Amino acid sequence: MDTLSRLERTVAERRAADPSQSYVASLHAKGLPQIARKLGEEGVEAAVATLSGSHDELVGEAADILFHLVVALQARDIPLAAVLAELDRREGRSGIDEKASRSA
Ligand SMILES: N=c1c2ncn([C@@H]3O[C@H](COP(=O)(O)OP(=O)(O)OP(=O)(O)O)[C@@H](O)[C@H]3O)c2ncn1[C@@H]1O[C@H](COP(=O)(O)O)[C@@H](O)[C@H]1O
Repeated sequence: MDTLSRLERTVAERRAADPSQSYVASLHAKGLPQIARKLGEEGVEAAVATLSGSHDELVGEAADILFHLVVALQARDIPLAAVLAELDRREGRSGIDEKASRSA
């Protein structure tokens, strides 16, 4: 099993844990707005690290955003496999063509 799939499974298991013992459970207890807010914050932090962070800072921020994205997808009952299938669907297509097909 790959890293993201293991993370998805762990996050699903921790969802029902005691919020005082689990960051995943504490996010779910706060609800979708907080999950979305954290995802947005991590996105901004990753963007800042892309511009001016060290290699290690960007690696850390990238891990944070992937983790919070997995939490957000699960909160919306979307399996990671659905996102990977969408990426598979786009594979081999030009990004410019892909953008045109989505805006048509
Ligand atoms: N990958 C992660 C992971 N990445 C980041 N974080 C947490 O994300 C939080 C957000 O970081 P911030 O810098 O925004 O910190 P903060 O200001 O304390 O957070 P907020 O109060 O604003 O929510 C920190 O508490 C980090 O510990 C993570 N927490 C959990 N995981 C994974 O989820 C699993 C289950 O974790 P628990 O639910 O805590 O058991 C773990 O074993 C890990 O595999």
